[in-house]
Amino acid sequence: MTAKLIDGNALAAQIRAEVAGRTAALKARGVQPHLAIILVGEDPASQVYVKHKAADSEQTGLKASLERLPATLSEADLLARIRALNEDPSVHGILVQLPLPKHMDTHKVIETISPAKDVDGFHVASAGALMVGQPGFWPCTPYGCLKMLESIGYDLKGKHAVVIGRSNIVGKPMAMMLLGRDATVTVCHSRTKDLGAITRQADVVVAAVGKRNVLTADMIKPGAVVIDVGMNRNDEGKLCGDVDFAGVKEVAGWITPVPGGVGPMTRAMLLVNTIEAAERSAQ
Ligand SMILES: Nc1nc2c(c(=O)[nH]1)N[C@@H](CN(C=O)c1ccc(C(=O)N[C@@H](CCC(=O)O)C(=O)O)cc1)CN2
Repeated sequence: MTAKLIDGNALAAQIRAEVAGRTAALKARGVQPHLAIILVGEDPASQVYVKHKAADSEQTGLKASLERLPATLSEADLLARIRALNEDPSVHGILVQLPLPKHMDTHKVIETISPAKDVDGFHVASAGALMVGQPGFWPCTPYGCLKMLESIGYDLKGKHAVVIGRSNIVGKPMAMMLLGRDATVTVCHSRTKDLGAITRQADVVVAAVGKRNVLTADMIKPGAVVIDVGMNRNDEGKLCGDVDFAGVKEVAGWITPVPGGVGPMTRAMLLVNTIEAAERSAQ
């Protein structure tokens, strides 16, 4: 068996087109949706990501303002800048690119963003809203994974979904979203014993560990859906996920590639959250 590919680039393009339509409708009502992006420091990968986020925004008609702040900026100054953006009615979404320089408390920075503008969905208010099924913003990566499952018409009701990884921005919210779709969810992590015994029972596996080859062909039930959130480099420096793609695709029913899978969907869902924030503010 060779798994079918869930193409993140193609799905993200569809989503961007939908966002462009919603943006045009809002602009016709005199509202210019605006995403404020803050980058602190000069992390090379972060510089590329924020550039892509700004370009995606502009491609869909959203305004993006990208502020590049020095790595030496004090935490107090960053918090003051975020508070000013919270108060600015022309700004609908605020995104602080992670990771932050070591002298800053990431939790404190995220908690300073107004929940109404938290388009990354990282604020505790956003996490709480997801937990209790109230309106809020969902973190872009797990939200993108859910959209990928929807795109293949996959009905999660009663299915066993296994999430590998328990981070606050991917693993935990992913588990909540799957639970919200009536899946039976198991969360595995670094202390889980006999991971393969659990993943072999799964109809859906989401791998979000940040380590290559966490999931191999012998750990998969034939026909399972495999979503790879990982972004690692192999020995040749090539981008790869957490899943042994070559082996797993021979057993799985569906699989997401890296690159071209969850990454583009993360970016697309940021646009969705931003247009949603602007629409809510215009109500
Ligand atoms: N404030 C945030 N910071 C970070 C987030 C986030 O969601 N919000 N996530 C990651 C980085 N990230 C977005 O910021 C991100 C990384 C990669 C991609 C992506 O499209 N990857 C491509 C490959 C890119 C390449 O060739 O290097 C792919 O997988 O196809 C999107 C978003 C950490 N920080």
